[in-house]
Amino acid sequence: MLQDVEWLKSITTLPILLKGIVTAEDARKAVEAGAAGVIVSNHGARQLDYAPATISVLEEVVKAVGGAVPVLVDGGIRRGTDVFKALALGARAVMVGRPVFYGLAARGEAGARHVIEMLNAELELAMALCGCRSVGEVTRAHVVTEGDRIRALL
Ligand SMILES: Cc1cc2nc3c(=O)[nH]c(=O)nc-3n(C[C@H](O)[C@H](O)[C@H](O)COP(=O)(O)O)c2cc1C
Repeated sequence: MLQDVEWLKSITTLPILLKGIVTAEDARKAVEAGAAGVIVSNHGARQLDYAPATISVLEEVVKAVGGAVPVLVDGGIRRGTDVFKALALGARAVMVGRPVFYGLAARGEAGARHVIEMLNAELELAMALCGCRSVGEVTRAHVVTEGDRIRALL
């Protein structure tokens, strides 16, 4: 990993974020290798059966990174409450794959935009219902977990 990141950094000034991180060990290696951020992802769970759901490993990665670089997450983000949960567990941001493609297929550019607007509106509603005035006010105290399941938003 170290050599790959070094090589990438030698050919671009763009920030290098490592995608596909689902363990604390890989998260620490990514930071040591000089990644500008890590993306918790199982690539949409399209490759490997039984790959962990990204929401269930997000907190472990966030803890391992310890604030050194931003942690992003994707996979299964389908509604605003999914975004809220990810933020509460320490993600700086979420990324979205298939929902935008579905919007694109249904109504072109307007459809893709509509999907993002829906996610934003749903996130704002979830934040309001949890008493959060800004994304910065969404904290770990707003989710209850049970094992690797999110049990409630508070
Ligand atoms: C058709 C398709 C092709 C993809 N190809 C790649 C790929 O080549 N490399 C990669 O890292 N992720 C790939 N992904 C995964 C996405 O980058 C992203 O991680 C995933 O779609 C996020 O999950 P979501 O679709 O549930 O939002 C692909 C996803 C889809 C649906």
